[in-house]
Amino acid sequence: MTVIEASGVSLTFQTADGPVHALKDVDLSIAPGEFVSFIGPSGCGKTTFLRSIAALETPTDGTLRVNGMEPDAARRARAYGYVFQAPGLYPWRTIAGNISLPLEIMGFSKADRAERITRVMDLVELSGFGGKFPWQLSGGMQQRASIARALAFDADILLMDEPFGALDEIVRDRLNEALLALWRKTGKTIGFVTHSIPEAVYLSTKIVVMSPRPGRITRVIESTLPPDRPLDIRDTPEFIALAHEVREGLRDGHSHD
Ligand SMILES: Nc1ncnc2c1ncn2[C@@H]1O[C@H](COP(=O)(O)OP(=O)(O)OP(=O)(O)O)[C@@H](O)[C@H]1O
Repeated sequence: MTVIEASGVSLTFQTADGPVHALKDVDLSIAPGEFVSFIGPSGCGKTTFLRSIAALETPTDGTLRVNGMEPDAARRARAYGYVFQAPGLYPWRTIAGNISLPLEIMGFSKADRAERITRVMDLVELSGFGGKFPWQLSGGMQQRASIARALAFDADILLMDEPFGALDEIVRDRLNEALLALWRKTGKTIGFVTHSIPEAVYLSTKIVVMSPRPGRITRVIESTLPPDRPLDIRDTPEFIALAHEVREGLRDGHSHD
């Protein structure tokens, strides 16, 4: 059983300057409950691949299945929540109001919405902040609220496009720990875009290394780390060896330029 299955996926954008090969022959299988990071230099197609899974882009070739469905059917079946780089919260709505919005659009009852909001705010450790407005919260708390919003309708898949890229390192460490705890608790399948080697190694069960022009997968690294990962696991030889392997993968990709 696979949650995400890509086979020969290519995507070419036609631009005024000619075709841009954002993805070329991407093959990848993601099993239920995996935490998969996508890492690679700017322009290697990480976002395009995530957006294709979410039916926000359409591949020009190959097949892509999400829970066995076409991405568009999976979107309609609410197969995933999507977290963008910027929290994207509406400033005129409270935190609870922001989390509620997709639920309102999907037609959840008021009582059901209230129960879900309480549950996901607890999951991201924001209990008690529902009545605040986004500008009253720190950047890290706002990003946690946007994760809560993506979790509120109980999709099995969470797609995250560089959610912590704009945050300072200390906040990022805390959110990495919180995300890992959340993943262990919920068993969701996570697709996570990052530019950070330590972040990818710390979080993932599988690291997908990509390279640009054309955007492609150069290496898939299965993590040997246990699911329970205190932050100081980053000082262990096993962690350092994995980080080294990712760095080598990034270097290999570069040599094709
Ligand atoms: N809508 C579009 N039209 C034309 N070209 C696009 C479009 N979206 C992305 N591209 C191009 O496709 C390539 C892959 O872009 P993508 O955003 O997927 O890369 P990325 O690896 O996520 O980069 P970054 O790390 O900078 O976010 C880039 O060359 C980009 O300029």
